[in-house]
Amino acid sequence: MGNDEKKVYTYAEVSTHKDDKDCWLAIDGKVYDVTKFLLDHPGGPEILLASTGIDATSDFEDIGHSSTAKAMMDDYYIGDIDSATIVKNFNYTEPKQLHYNQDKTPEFIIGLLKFLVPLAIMALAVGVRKYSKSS
Ligand code: HEM
Repeated sequence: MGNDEKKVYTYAEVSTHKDDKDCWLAIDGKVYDVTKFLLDHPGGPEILLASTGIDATSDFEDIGHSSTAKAMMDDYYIGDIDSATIVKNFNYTEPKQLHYNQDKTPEFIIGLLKFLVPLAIMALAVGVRKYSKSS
């Protein structure tokens, strides 16, 4: 891609390019079209796809990519992100999924027991008192 084609994209637009036929990454305020690089990526295509739709800066840096890797990025650089629109990946989706799967039943049973156990103990105490008085 020629230098004159560099653009400024909104973060929202970058995050819509997220499949194996159209894959953009947002790293350090820059936009990379890695569609043609997916199968050549030493870390595999899936991990690149998993870093789309979010700000991939920390994903990229956590791996500790070599200077060779960083130099390769120039080949895929297509523009910059409008910095006002960047959303850091604080809303990572994994924890949300845990909530979805959470079964509400144990909580309900514990709540019921908290109410019933003292009642049972009281009933027992009253019963024992009555029994010991009458005997
Ligand atoms: C334009 C962006 C990227 C380029 C050019 C790139 C390039 C490379 C290269 C050349 C390597 C080989 C090791 C090295 O030289 O450091 C590598 C490995 C790897 N990359 Fe990327 N990468 C990019 C983005 C990403 C992203 C966003 C992730 C997300 C986590 C990622 C995850 C990995 C992983 C897991 C490895 C394998 C490390 C290993 O098995 O030793 N890469 N990448």
